[in-house]
Amino acid sequence: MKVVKFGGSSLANGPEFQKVIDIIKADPGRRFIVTSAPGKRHDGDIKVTDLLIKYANQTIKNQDTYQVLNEIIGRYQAIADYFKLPPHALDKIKSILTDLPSHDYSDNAHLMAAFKAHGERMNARLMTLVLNHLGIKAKFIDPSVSGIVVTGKNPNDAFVKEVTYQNMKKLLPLKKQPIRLVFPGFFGFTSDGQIATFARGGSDITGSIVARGLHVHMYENFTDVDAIYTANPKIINNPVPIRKMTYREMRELSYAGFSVFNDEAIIPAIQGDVTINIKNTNNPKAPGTFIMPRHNFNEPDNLITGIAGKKNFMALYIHKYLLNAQVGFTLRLLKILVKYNVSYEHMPSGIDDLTIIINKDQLNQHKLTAIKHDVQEVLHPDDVEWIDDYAIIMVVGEGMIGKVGTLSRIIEPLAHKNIPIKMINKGASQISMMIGTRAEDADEAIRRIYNEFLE
Ligand SMILES: Nc1ncnc2c1ncn2[C@@H]1O[C@H](COP(=O)(O)OP(=O)(O)O)[C@@H](O)[C@H]1O
Ligand SMILES: N[C@@H](CC(=O)OP(=O)(O)O)C(=O)O
Repeated sequence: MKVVKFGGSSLANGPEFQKVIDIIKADPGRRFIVTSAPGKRHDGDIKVTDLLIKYANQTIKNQDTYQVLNEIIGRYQAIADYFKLPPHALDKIKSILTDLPSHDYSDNAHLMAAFKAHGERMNARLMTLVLNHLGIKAKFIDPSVSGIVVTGKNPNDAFVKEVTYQNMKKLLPLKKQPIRLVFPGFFGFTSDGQIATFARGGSDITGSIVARGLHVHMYENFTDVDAIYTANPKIINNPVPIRKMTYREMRELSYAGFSVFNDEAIIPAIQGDVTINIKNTNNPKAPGTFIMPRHNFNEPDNLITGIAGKKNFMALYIHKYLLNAQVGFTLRLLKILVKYNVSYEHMPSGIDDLTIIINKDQLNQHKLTAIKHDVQEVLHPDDVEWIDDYAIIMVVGEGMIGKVGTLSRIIEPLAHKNIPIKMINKGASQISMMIGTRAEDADEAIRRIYNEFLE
């Protein structure tokens, strides 16, 4: 048996839905289906999730929502029309979407989460309707039924709670019935019954949760590329595909920019010993990429498995003589970050210098000024400044373990191209090296490193 998750690109319109249904039909083992919201039909199109965000914002501001609501309903209607569903088949989906503003929400963040979640929630309903219409027995399973419980502190960036896997046991008897179960991705319910979503791209996480919860060991994740490539295909032309990789390789690469699979989605898969197979909806016969535990892995194919880069970082640089000799310096710095609810990604330090690297999504002008001010007040540095131009490049490979000379092979091509390196972090993980560059240099740095190892 398999869990199959289809991304928004695979569910964007009727013809895409048809490919998905052919894939489901082709294998009776594809019993547990996880849907994203309809994604972009072409470059420049808008994902349903983004339309729902607009719908939520207009609701919050008491603006007219007529147009955006019609656009959202239109996306589902076009798919229903493609499959010639009966005239009133979409009535329930339409009324749920129309009624969203009339519910009570504890605050605007919860309203936003609830609106966003309905992209996948309605698409799973629609998928169930279409499957049944085509004679394939299917049942919609809402997270309120499967028991997906998530944290509620930030309802738009939730994490799954362990109790979910106890709750899901009640679905196990359904494994014996000849019926497909359709789960909406991307959200769950907090313990006080409110909707909370995972971070953007989080439908992948639901696929892993369902696989672990139902004790299914194969999770096929269908997207719009034949495989995970050794580098982002938008940066490298025709990159080499990755045939297999370990969980920890994938986690490091997805964290650093391989958006094809969500980095948090690896965790339930590890816990449930689930092999993930990334496949292409447009070419389902291609073997795709297998992501698996190390004990199933044998030898890596290459020294380097992949090169990823992410540009949205800022760094707080602090210089103070004898910084290394001060007891509690870092503790006091981290307390300042806690005060502003900011987490950090990396903290390379020297004897008099420390750089703390932070994901920009967490910062705004107020926090930038306030954090710098507090650092001056509390730590009395000789120098403190924000560096707003920071990319992180991650070179990852199980094959690097125990090999000498890899770092110089990474750095030399950058030196040849005059790309300054702001930071190197090697050693924290045996299977990766992290290079900090200016954001504008990141793509070129990836190309140079790719040419050195994989061309
Ligand atoms: N190393 C990589 N290999 C494959 N695809 C990648 C890689 N890095 C980034 N991508 C991008 O990820 C996209 C697929 O992810 P995503 O848009 O989340 O798909 P879906 O809508 O199917 O969930 C691809 O179209 C590709 O542009
Ligand atoms: N629909 C959500 C969640 C998601 O995972 O979507 P996709 O599978 O299209 O990346 C988003 O756009 O963020």
